[in-house]
Amino acid sequence: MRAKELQSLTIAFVGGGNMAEAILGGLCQDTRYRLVFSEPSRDRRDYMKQRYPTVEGYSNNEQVLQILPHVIIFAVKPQIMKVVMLDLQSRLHDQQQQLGFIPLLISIAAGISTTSIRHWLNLGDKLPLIRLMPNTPALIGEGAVGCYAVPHGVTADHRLLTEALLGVVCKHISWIEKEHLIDAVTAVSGSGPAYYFLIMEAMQNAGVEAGLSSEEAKALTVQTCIGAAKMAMESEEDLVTLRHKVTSPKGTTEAAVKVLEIGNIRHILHSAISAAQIRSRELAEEFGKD
Ligand SMILES: NC(=O)C1=CN([C@@H]2O[C@H](COP(=O)(O)OP(=O)(O)OC[C@H]3O[C@@H](n4cnc5c(N)ncnc54)[C@H](OP(=O)(O)O)[C@@H]3O)[C@@H](O)[C@H]2O)C=CC1
Ligand SMILES: O=C(O)[C@@H]1CCC=N1
Repeated sequence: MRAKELQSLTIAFVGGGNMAEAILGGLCQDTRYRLVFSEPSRDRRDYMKQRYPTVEGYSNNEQVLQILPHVIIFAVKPQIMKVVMLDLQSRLHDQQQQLGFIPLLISIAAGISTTSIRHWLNLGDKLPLIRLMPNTPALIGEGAVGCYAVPHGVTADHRLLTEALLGVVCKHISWIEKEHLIDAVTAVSGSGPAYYFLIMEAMQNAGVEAGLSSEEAKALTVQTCIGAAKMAMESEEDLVTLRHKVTSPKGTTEAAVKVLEIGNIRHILHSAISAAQIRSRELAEEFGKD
């Protein structure tokens, strides 16, 4: 997609919560886009407008659709996706009839399938619909995202536009060919930042118990996490080799890793990721029904 074509695009967010903020906050570094969002909570709208002054906030979803955005990103909880879709259906239908096009629709709701969304919107077989699973590091341009494009409705230009937008906020973009694998993306990278925050919190606390100040323990923990992640990213060696290079025979790391292995950290992480994947499927069952 050429820079000129991106120049005057309007990107709308339905819902202005945490994940919308992560993407909006990242995207507003790029001045080519007009960014708008709808959000029922006045406090939240005020916060967003104060924090990101170039972004326009509206109190209801209809107002945002009246602007005729080129892209609509649905960033509401899975629990209310159905009601939001049904509310907007007739306006999108009118727009399709009068203007001959539907904006590119992007859902980031965990669990909710494109089949459910297509069913609720009832706008024909060729709906330009993409399902994304991003993560909150998008706010600082360090996101990872999995994408699934509905066959037939999504053109090569839609994909390029999506990549151009995501390229501003994400360092890694995966196109997933089988939609059910978005549940796996959700479990690994969508929820993943929380796992690392938890591990870092525990390491910081352990550092404090070992005698470090809270600030020292946090700084050492976080920089170690960044350093290890960068090595994992940039090194030609695999993760096992990198671990072995820290682990001197009969040394301190060996003692620590032994405790982690006895505590079955691999099994714990496997179970955690399975639980997230199962919950993603349950959300589809609970909130994706007709
Ligand atoms: N947080 C994350 O890390 C990720 C989240 N997601 C997905 O993103 C979506 C949003 O999650 P998240 O940002 O965490 O949730 P939030 O609750 O922070 O954001 C949702 C926002 O939508 C608002 N809202 C409620 N009803 C409506 C409505 N009818 N129209 C428009 N906006 C409405 C909510 O307002 P109020 O609070 O007043 O109800 C809230 O501010 C979810 O579907 C989630 O699965 C995907 C990837 C990662
Ligand atoms: O916890 C959740 O359900 C959302 C989806 C991935 C991250 N947060």
